[in-house]
Amino acid sequence: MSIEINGLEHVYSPNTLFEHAALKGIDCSIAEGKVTAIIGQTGSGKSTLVQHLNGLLVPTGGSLDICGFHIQPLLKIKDIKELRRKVGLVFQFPEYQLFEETIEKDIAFGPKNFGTSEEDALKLVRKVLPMVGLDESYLDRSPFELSGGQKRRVAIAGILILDPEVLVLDEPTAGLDPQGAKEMMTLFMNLNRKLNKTVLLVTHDMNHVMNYCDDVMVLDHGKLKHKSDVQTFFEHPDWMINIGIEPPALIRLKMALQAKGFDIPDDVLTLEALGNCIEKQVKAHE
Ligand SMILES: Nc1ncnc2c1ncn2[C@@H]1O[C@H](COP(=O)(O)OP(=O)(O)OP(=O)(O)O)[C@@H](O)[C@H]1O
Repeated sequence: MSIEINGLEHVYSPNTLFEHAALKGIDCSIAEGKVTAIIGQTGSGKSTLVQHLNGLLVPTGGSLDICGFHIQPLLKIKDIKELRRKVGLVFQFPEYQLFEETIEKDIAFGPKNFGTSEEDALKLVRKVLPMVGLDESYLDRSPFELSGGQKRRVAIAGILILDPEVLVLDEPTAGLDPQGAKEMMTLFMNLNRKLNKTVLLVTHDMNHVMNYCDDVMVLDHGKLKHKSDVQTFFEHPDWMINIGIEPPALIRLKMALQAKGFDIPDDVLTLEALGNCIEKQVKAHE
């Protein structure tokens, strides 16, 4: 089931001195089973938008439909716990939410909270650990003795154990080194490709958008500026530049070569294709 967003508005602190319209009428449909990037400059409304998806924020105007829930202003969400099970939201630095004394207990917390027996919850923990690239040797360890990247895996396991349909990731690679970020992105892609989870990824990293996402939504000052598949998006670098986002290195290289007179079609979006294109033109001049 796709996620339908209709005229979504969010005003913080309405009717006060601090009133601020963060979302100004977002309309879009987000495809099921795909990885959709949500990008935009800082303050454009990305986090505000995704917090509506699991009921953390309620719209002040418009509505959204997600996983069988219809969410609109002043309408109490009937089973918010179930919505939060179906839509797993991973915040920036999720490791700060770990609190139990062992990793096993931390990951088992969610299902136990939903009434699963201790025994079944611990079985689920063992099932979910390899999904985040950890093994059973971690179970008895304290979450606090792990590295930042490992802690983040434990926090993500605590969300995956509830088998969400939609996984919303708000800057999940913030603060990780390039290798850690790559591993984290590979983990999410596997969840999408192997388990068919719909993934929404808030990111500032255009290389991640290019390498791992299917679709992209661009927010600008609380409005949806563009929505397209990733290929179309990177064929139009002006869409990024016009709202102050720097295109990834490959696109900048392509633009620099185009400016030097090389004839490079817009749909050339890999290093290999770019190399072939240049090679052909250099050979033609020899
Ligand atoms: N709790 C709040 N109260 C008032 N204004 C807020 C609140 N949270 C966010 N805002 C404002 O709403 C706007 C959108 O914020 P939001 O956090 O959604 O942006 P963002 O695109 O996620 O930014 P970033 O990339 O920096 O995380 C910003 O102007 C922000 O200052």
